[in-house]
Amino acid sequence: MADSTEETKEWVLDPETEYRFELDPDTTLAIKIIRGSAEVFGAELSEGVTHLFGSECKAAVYTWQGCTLQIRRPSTEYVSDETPMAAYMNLHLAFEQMRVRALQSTYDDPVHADEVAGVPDGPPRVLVLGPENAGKTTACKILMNYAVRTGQGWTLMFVSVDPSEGGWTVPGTVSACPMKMPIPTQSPANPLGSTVTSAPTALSSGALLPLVYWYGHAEVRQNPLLMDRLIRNLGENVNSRHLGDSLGNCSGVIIDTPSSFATGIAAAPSDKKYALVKACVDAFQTHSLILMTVNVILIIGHEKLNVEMQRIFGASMSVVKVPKSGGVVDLDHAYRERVHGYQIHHYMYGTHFSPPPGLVAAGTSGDESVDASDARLSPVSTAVGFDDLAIYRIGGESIAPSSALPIGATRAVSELQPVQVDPGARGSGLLNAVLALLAPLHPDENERYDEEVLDLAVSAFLVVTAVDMSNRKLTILMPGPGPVAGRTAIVGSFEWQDQ
Ligand SMILES: Nc1ncnc2c1ncn2[C@@H]1O[C@H](COP(=O)(O)OP(=O)(O)OP(=O)(O)O)[C@@H](O)[C@H]1O
Repeated sequence: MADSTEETKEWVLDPETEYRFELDPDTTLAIKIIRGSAEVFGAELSEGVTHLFGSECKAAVYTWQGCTLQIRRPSTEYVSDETPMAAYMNLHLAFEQMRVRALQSTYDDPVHADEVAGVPDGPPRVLVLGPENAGKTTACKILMNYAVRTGQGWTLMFVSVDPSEGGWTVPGTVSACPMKMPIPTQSPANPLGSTVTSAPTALSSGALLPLVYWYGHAEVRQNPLLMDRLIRNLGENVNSRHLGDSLGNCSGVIIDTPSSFATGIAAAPSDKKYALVKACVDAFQTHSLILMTVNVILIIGHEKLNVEMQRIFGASMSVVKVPKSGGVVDLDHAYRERVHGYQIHHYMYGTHFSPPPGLVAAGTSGDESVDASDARLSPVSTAVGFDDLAIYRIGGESIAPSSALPIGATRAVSELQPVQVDPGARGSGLLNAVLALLAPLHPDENERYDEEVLDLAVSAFLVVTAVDMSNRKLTILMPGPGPVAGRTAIVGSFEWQDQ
């Protein structure tokens, strides 16, 4: 039910309903809860605070008990009482039982059999699978947010192996981040929250510290072997962190995947079709009592995939299907490209939304509290010599996977081979390219190996804004000042122009 004045509109939401909205480019939506309580994908909205949403955000404000929302400048909007939130709440309660039980067994507290009936062993390590636009990332966020809102002090590991998603930094990455606080949703530019990588230290005390690897492409099919290797690297890091952190280990892991994991790797032999699902299952382990892998596969709205996963993994873990929400928006290619641009812009410049007319900007308001997460950053443009930075491209120019080559044909360069790029060569492809600046190579030269760059985490992302052939210099834009000379970077297929 809506009640509108010229600038604002009020929606009275019944219990267990959600207000869904979609924003057009360059519009900002302001939402204030004036009665009751509500949440966006599991993250609670504070009462009396005006929350801003921008960058073509598409989301829903859900209420368990009913609420009244005041909205300014709505775009596409409607209310629905058909949501899968009850199913998510049930899942959350089952995962909470697993966490508590895992923590009890860490302290050798005997567990009664009736408390554990029907719930898998060990902390929840949940792999979320589904087709394109199923609501996988949203489901991960909801489950993550409910867990950290319990007040039990859980620190969940959120793993994103969806390279088109952007995670905490830029698209083309796979990453993992321990989460203690709910993930807000305001803009697709920072779908999983903002990190310290792009923020000045003063702003970043409570910020997230993800471990990031650079895959370099939006599509998994562009280099499945590299994806497999990065998943294993992430898994090793997460597992070793959990070895020394029993609360983190008991809190569990949630893994968001791209839709291609569910459809299987095209052109792969049938026994390798779900190789990347298997890689995730094996990579994220726990050492609570015995070594255990992923123990729950959550399928969003895909009957056939559910049956296939039951057949392959059903004997060793729980395979659970939940319905797809009717609110999930089908995102087209053009929208996804624009979001990639927003994400890189956000990484460099932070986020700022202009409030809708009638609402004063954050920090300047007299009596109104506006939560816009208004963090403006100032990236640094600097020039580096062609020889100062060693730039590699993984698998060389041609990135067609071996499985896609004609029978009998072999690749000149393997998919995992780092090939050095000469910035002075014509068609180097570096202008406007996004580069991942890697952590330093092993200090002991004897410990180095050919493919070491594949196993190094990312320190920062750079964009090449100019190539000066005559002076043999690259102009690069980076989030903050820092030494680049003598470092190693990897280029993928992402380009970005500062506008
Ligand atoms: N209940 C809802 N109401 C409105 N919008 C929603 C709802 N649930 C999800 N969305 C939006 O739908 C879009 C797609 O959802 P999401 O990113 O979770 O899907 P996905 O399966 O992870 O997508 P992908 O295929 O890219 O991996 C997102 O913009 C998300 O914010």
